[in-house]
Amino acid sequence: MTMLHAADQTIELEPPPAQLVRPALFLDMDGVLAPLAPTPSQVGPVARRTAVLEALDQRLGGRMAILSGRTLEEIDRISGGAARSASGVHGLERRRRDGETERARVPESLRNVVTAFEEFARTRPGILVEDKGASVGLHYRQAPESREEATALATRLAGETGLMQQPGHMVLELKTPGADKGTALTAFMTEPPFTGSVPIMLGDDLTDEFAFEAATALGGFGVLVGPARQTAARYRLDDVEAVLTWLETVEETKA
Ligand SMILES: O=P(O)(O)OC[C@H]1O[C@H](O[C@H]2O[C@H](CO)[C@@H](O)[C@H](O)[C@H]2O)[C@H](O)[C@@H](O)[C@@H]1O
Repeated sequence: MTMLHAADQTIELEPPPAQLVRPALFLDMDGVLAPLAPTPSQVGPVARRTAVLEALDQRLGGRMAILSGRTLEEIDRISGGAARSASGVHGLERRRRDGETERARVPESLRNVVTAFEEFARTRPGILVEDKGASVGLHYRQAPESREEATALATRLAGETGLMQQPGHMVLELKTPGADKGTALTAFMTEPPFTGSVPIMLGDDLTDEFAFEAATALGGFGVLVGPARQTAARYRLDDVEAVLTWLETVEETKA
């Protein structure tokens, strides 16, 4: 059991139960289904992960979606195409189970930010720019000494453009405003086969807090993956290994 001491309260986060009533599973990718790697492209498909996702999708009658900061193309690449329902770029892209896909309209200022990030990266070895169409990430995992400068640049550009800042694990992102993982989860829950189910969101990052809140508001709950911290999640799992083991148990457990 983890005990997190906040200012005037003690938060205890147990592992989630595996016996669930009509669950709908919403799953984050990096840090939850896949361990963090030095660069985004170093994360690839893994047979165990694809197998459990395919089995769960069938077991839950399609009530499973991946909600990621990555693009839909990246979600498909890493999951081996196991998630028919998916949302990419922090809620800005959403694909329903029947394949119909919605994408946010992207402000032109985002192209200027891509150019400014690329200019910044040109003289700083290790800095990576990830252009995701509706959002752009400035990764400093390979150049942590550039973190302050990168933060100053992202903050200035956010102010100038009205784009939203989405901080993550050693990445700064500027994204199109108007959607997040919470709005994506809520939209899925209004459609078959999700309607009438209990949403459960597994996530590790700040972007996942929106979906923890949305799942809770709809009668479900969030599961924080990783070290305990202040969170809207109700339960916690240690790491990707614990997540895969829990998902396999849920898949094998007859409701
Ligand atoms: O919402 P997620 O599925 O967790 O995606 C969040 C971001 O994940 C990726 O970046 C992170 O993972 C990389 C690979 O492990 C790591 O190198 C990087 O430092 C992390 O920030 C992805 O590249 C981003 O687009 C996602 O927003």
